[in-house]
Amino acid sequence: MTNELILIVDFGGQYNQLIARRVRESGVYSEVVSWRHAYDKILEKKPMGIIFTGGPNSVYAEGAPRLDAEIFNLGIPVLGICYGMQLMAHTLDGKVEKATQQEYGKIQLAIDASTGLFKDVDSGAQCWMSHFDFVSKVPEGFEVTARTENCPVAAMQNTEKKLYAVQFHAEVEHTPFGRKLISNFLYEVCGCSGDWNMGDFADQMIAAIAEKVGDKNVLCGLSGGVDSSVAATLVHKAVGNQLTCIFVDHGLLRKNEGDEVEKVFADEFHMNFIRVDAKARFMNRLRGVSDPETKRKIIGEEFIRVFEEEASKLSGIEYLVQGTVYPDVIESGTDTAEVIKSHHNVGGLPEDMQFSLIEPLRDLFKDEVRKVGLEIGVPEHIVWRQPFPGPGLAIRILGEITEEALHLVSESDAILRDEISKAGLDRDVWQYFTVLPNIRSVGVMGDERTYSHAIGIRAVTSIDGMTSDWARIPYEVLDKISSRIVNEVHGVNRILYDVTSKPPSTIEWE
Ligand SMILES: Nc1ncnc2c1ncn2[C@@H]1O[C@H](COP(=O)(O)OP(=O)(O)OP(=O)(O)O)[C@@H](O)[C@H]1O
Ligand SMILES: O=c1[nH]c(=O)c2[nH+]cn([C@@H]3O[C@H](COP(=O)(O)O)[C@@H](O)[C@H]3O)c2[nH]1
Ligand SMILES: NC(=O)CC[C@H](N)C(=O)O
Ligand SMILES: [Mg+2]
Repeated sequence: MTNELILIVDFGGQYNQLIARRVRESGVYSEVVSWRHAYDKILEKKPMGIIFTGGPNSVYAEGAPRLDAEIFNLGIPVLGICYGMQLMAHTLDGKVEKATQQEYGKIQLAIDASTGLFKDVDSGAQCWMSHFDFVSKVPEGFEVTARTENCPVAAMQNTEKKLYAVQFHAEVEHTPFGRKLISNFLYEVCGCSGDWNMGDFADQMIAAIAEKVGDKNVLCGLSGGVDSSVAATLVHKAVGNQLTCIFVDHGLLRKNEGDEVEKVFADEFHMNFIRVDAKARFMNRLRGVSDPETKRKIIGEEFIRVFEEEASKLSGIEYLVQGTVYPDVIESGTDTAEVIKSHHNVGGLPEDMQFSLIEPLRDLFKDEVRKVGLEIGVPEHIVWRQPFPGPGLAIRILGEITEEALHLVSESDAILRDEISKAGLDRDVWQYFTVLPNIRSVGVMGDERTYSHAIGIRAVTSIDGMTSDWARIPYEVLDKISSRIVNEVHGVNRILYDVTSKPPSTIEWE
């Protein structure tokens, strides 16, 4: 590799691949390396610059990931982000403490510098934060370059040693000037010239899949969602009829979804397609289960058991294709990142699974998958479908999954989708659905007392699913949705609207 290189040192943060992606988008090649091997890798590869990621630990706690202070004396520019900034401060004899006022989500910044990282950035910009510790004293030789109301050191720098750090997440979509900041680091601080481009991802991937599969047969878990439709199309282009798609109707799909997906794939895709009715077996395994992680693990395993049964009816199946994307991987936990939730297709897979996996989209984010989909001719109405999680309504029913709960959540969700579509908001709101929060409250209907269920509405804006904000659906539309749900779905007497961003919440409720 002769390209300029930026090494990203991974401390287990949620957004590590996002940093890698931002650097690549800016035209510089980047690789992610675990903090455990960072020092040797830096000496070996001599990168143009180093970026430290965020991470779940407190840097002052025993056993927290640390690096040799020598790293700061190599003359290679470093950008520390969140945990990365705290590590820089701690290692160089500054001070990091637990904050009394924590910051999650959208925060107003006051920027004191107009050069370096902040060149051409508006001094009152907004940023996205997610931290409970803060730098209370900067190391010697450093100056503070930005602050917020509750965070005295939101950014710091030592220009002489080319050490820069930010407490906020410059890599996420919700920090609007983040791309600029990262590009400033690459071009103004590290002196990169930008000698890399993404190339033709789809062509390279199709060739790699064809070579890997050879003359074997392949199964694809197809949900009708964006990711698996794009993955299936890539694999179909590579190996044609050696591919069979399995659509599992686990009884946890949205209203009418099973029939709709079957119709689209019969009419618009020319691939081997099998729909499996598996409701009884999923409901059996989920009876009496209310813990979210247990639900996810059961569903992950049951998906694989269904795929195995179908594989045994076909011959020579060695590979399973899944539309796994990077958020599924990182949230399921890695050797350094926390388990946020076990996505059924990653953390929920059973240990004794027989298939080898093919996951062409594993390093990508949803918006990148959409770009690839459009490029290879996946129909637009599939590419722009809102995401729907593999475990389906199971993780939108808090507590036990019963027929009544399924009815309440799928009927209310159908009304919500209908009204969002009528209001022409389906492209503006990234994901929207209802949840059954397992609470009942008192109401009055037709002069009679009711003691019925509450339904929550969750609607978010996002680009890549890694961060999100709650969608500002107009009051009139919310009003219509609310009154239709209580009038049309028997057993519901109250509607709630979820107004939290991610972080601190996640998009789904379980
Ligand atoms: N009902 C299903 N039948 C078969 N496979 C499924 C089903 N639901 C999910 N999967 C598999 O799990 C993977 C992850 O699901 P996920 O919901 O993240 O992706 P998707 O459904 O393809 O796209 P989207 O995120 O847009 O809904 C899918 O890509 C697919 O391989
Ligand atoms: O296929 C999936 N299997 C899962 O287990 C799963 N859990 C969450 N999601 C979807 O991922 C995106 C981010 O969701 P969260 O903020 O809730 O983690 C959102 O789009 C979620 O709908 C899942 N998709
Ligand atoms: N996002 C992060 O990197 C968090 C760093 C550290 N765990 C904190 O909360 O302050
Ligand atoms: Mg899906």
